[in-house]
Amino acid sequence: MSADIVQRVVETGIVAIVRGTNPERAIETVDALQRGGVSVVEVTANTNGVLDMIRDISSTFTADEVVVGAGTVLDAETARATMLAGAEFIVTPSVDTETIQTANRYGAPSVVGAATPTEAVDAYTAGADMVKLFPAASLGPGFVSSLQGPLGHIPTVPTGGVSLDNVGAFIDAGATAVGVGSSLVDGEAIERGDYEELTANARAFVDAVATARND
Ligand SMILES: O=C(O)C(=O)C[C@@H](O)[C@H](O)COP(=O)(O)O
Repeated sequence: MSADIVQRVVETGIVAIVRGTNPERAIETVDALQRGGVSVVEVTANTNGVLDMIRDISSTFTADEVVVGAGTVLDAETARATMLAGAEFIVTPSVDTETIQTANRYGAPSVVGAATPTEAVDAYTAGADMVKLFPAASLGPGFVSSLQGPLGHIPTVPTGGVSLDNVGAFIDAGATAVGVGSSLVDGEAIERGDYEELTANARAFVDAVATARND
């Protein structure tokens, strides 16, 4: 159910973004992230073999173990195809009303990309469950905290350039969760087969979010 998935994103506080990973390494990659406490994963639609990867992940892990979604979804067709493959939530880099409506029609929450207050309100008005502030590192934690005044009712997921150095600042600024790609799902570690490093990275992000939330 859509509310359960949103709840899971809120609890986990981190959405791991798998982009460009070799499909043959997808299961080990997701397993390593999950062992480190990051159990919400998005595979971007511009990754080779994305539909098979989403299918594999959703059939390998139970819903309690891993929630899998699709990222970089630009249109309703891609949203539908990824949902049919098993995507339980949809992440976009921009506001496309038809994509949001398609996700809603089939019961998948959407995390919709916005870089201005107007886009954030447009996304939320169109039915987005959360707003992905993108690109987060360019906007900065100050942008996230400025939104809290007028738009504090909109849950935000800053994404793009989030690292161990700034994740705490984004949570402190009021972010509900963060999306993390290259700083967490390290392509070189995956190529080396160093899944221990992925697990350690995931743990470090989980700890950083917990510390910031407890401050
Ligand atoms: O396009 C999407 O749906 C995304 O999640 C964007 C996402 O890939 C983001 O750019 C990741 O950035 P980092 O590698 O974390 O800097």
